[in-house]
Amino acid sequence: MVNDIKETLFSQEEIAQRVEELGKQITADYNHEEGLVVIGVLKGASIFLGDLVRKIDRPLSIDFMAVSSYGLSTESSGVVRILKDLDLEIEDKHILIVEDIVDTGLTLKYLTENLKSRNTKSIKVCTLLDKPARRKCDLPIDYIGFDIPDEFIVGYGIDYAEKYRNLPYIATLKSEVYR
Ligand SMILES: O=P(O)(O)OC[C@H]1O[C@H](OP(=O)(O)OP(=O)(O)O)[C@H](O)[C@@H]1O
Ligand code: HPA
Ligand SMILES: [Mg+2]
Repeated sequence: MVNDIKETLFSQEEIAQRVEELGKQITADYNHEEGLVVIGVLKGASIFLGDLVRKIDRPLSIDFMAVSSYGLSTESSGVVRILKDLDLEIEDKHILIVEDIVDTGLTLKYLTENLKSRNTKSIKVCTLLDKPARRKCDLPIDYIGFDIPDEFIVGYGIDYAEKYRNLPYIATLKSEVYR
């Protein structure tokens, strides 16, 4: 697996430190709020969410949605499909969507619009990685871990063709691996 890696962008330690900072910021911002539901976007966000919620010192519930637009490719299909919907009722709840990466933004745009129609109290977004160079639609992101350059990345939950999610750091892939 490590032979496929071009360069480490963020080490395990750098990720842990940034996740702790994000958790503190979120804890402060949801100071008097009840009914916070943290929604992870499967599968990529699962590892980030697991670390992040343990740094948020507020009562909260966790739920997951699975949507997929990349499949086995490095290019978004542009069509977002719901593969698994929420288990919880989220009417009148404060929602924090947790993403591993915002690239074209198509996944997040679809998700926020879908969740808004369920009469939530508020919706905010936290992503570990933001790749603004590739954005195809305009959307506000409330919490961003790191900005990244326009390269295909893997690790810490993020895959290429379902591989590399278990790398503990975030890295770019050698182009011969996916071209
Ligand atoms: O901003 P976008 O261009 O829409 O890309 C971002 C989305 O793509 C990836 O998910 P993917 O569809 O690969 O599913 P996965 O999390 O199961 O890998 C990633 O986890 C984000 O959810
Ligand atoms: O850079 C990426 N890597 C893996 N999956 C992704 N989904 C959107 N962008 C990426
Ligand atoms: Mg993927």
